[in-house]
Amino acid sequence: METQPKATVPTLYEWAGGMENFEAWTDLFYQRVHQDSILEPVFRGMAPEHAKHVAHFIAEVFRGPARYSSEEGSHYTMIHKHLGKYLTENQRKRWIDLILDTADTVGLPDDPEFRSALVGYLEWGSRLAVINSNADSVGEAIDAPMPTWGWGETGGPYVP
Ligand code: HEM
Repeated sequence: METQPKATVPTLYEWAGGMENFEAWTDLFYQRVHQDSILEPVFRGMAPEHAKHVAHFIAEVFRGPARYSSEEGSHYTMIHKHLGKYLTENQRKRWIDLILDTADTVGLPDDPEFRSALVGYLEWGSRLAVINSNADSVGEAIDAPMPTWGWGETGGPYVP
């Protein structure tokens, strides 16, 4: 009897269509941020490479190439960039609304499974960003690994 090869499950990075799509998404998102009354003051002084760095960071978390951590930063430096920004829940909510709206505009996959994983990650990451922005030091080791995200869930209760 012939056996069928096991189908491999694509990563979120592959499902989203690769790096080009992550970059198109964050490029447009940060253009919109600069026209948004709530977010513009938060990102007024942002580095020109910020949009690309966020694309590379999320792509790596979604099991794409390790571009952010090999060339641009680390999990530690990402957290460090949020320290002392004192982000509010209102700013976080607007960030989420706008980044998800931009996902629609650039045509990221809109199937229920992908969007559930995407929203789950953005909710998780943005809430941590707010928590870190109100801290004065990074509560992670300098060599802490990058997080990874798949089709499943967070893996357990929040540990403060
Ligand atoms: C999943 C959620 C998030 C991810 C993955 C993320 C990712 C990042 C990364 C990778 C950087 C560093 C960029 C670099 O190395 O140049 C950064 C910086 C920053 N993030 Fe976030 N972030 C998230 C949520 C947020 C939210 C919700 C806000 C505000 C509402 C925010 C505000 C900022 C600011 C102000 C900086 C510093 C920008 C600069 O000075 O260049 N982030 N973020």
